[in-house]
Amino acid sequence: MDETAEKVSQSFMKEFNLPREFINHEAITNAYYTYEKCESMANMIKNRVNFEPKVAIVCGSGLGDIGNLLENAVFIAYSEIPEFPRTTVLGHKGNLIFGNLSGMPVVCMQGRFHPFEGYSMALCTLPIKIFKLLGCKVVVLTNAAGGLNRSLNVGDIMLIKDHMSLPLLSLKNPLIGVNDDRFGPRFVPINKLYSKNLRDLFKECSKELNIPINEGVYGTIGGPSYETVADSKFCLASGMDCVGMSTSHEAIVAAYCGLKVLACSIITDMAPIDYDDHDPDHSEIVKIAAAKAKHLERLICSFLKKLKDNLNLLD
Ligand SMILES: O=P(O)(O)O[C@H]1O[C@H](CO)[C@@H](O)[C@H]1O
Ligand code: HPA
Repeated sequence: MDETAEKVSQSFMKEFNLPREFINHEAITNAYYTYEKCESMANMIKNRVNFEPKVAIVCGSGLGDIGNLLENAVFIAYSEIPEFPRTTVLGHKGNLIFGNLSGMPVVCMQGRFHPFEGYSMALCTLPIKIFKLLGCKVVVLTNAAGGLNRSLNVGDIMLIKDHMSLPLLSLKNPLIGVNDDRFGPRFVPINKLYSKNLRDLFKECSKELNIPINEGVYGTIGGPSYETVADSKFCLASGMDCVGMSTSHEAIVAAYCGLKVLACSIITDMAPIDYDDHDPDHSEIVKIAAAKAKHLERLICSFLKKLKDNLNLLD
């Protein structure tokens, strides 16, 4: 560790009274953003908006227009919330938007945080804890992803039934650190992470609107570099249908906090499985996500309407 990083770590150790061997990016973030600190951030937001959202929607790259659908919208820029991170990626604006969508009180995160931006997983998922404290029961996660499975095409919508996250498998997990039971339990089962009831509801919407969807496994890599051909082949052979750099850790923190999760990818490019394949390009990915977002928006609106009629699914 370089000298400055060592000094910063030492001062954290002192401030939070952590043992010397406790140096871990996730543990330090979790020690800093205590339940009380998160509560005071949530209270500051509540005082501003005077509105209790039941559903939180996280907008992926190029998908921020979902936030513009909310009725009677109140915007809070991330920069107005003390100690909230800032977005740094093209296609992620940086606003919380509160309002009704299909009659459901919603908070929309117009722009997310990714670990490759330099944020710990714990900081990337801080908003999920805040959503819990604001009263949300469900989180809808959206993302732009590269298709691995060649039965997917650019523009397709993939409902996530499971994930495989390479960072999470290798001890990079937002829940690392001293646990506070007020958020959730120490050990979290995630074998039913993507709610079957919510997926069934979403599939009904797809049938009724005649918007076809696929169902599959979302893979998370660390990024910001995309995949090598060998990486893509490995991911595909391991059972991933598409790949991105977000979502899985957010879903885990949501489950930890007792929130139900629905998650969807828009396939914005095909991950390279051959040396002649097209290079992924983020500005193209953002453009394609935005251009294809209309179907996803219609599905989400219809899903929220159904959810409103099936509030028992929120228990
Ligand atoms: O997952 P979202 O935020 O949609 O963004 C995806 O798009 C970026 C790569 O082009 C990565 O950040 C990847 O995770
Ligand atoms: N790979 C990784 N992340 C991505 C991709 C991709 O092809 N497309 C959108 N996000």
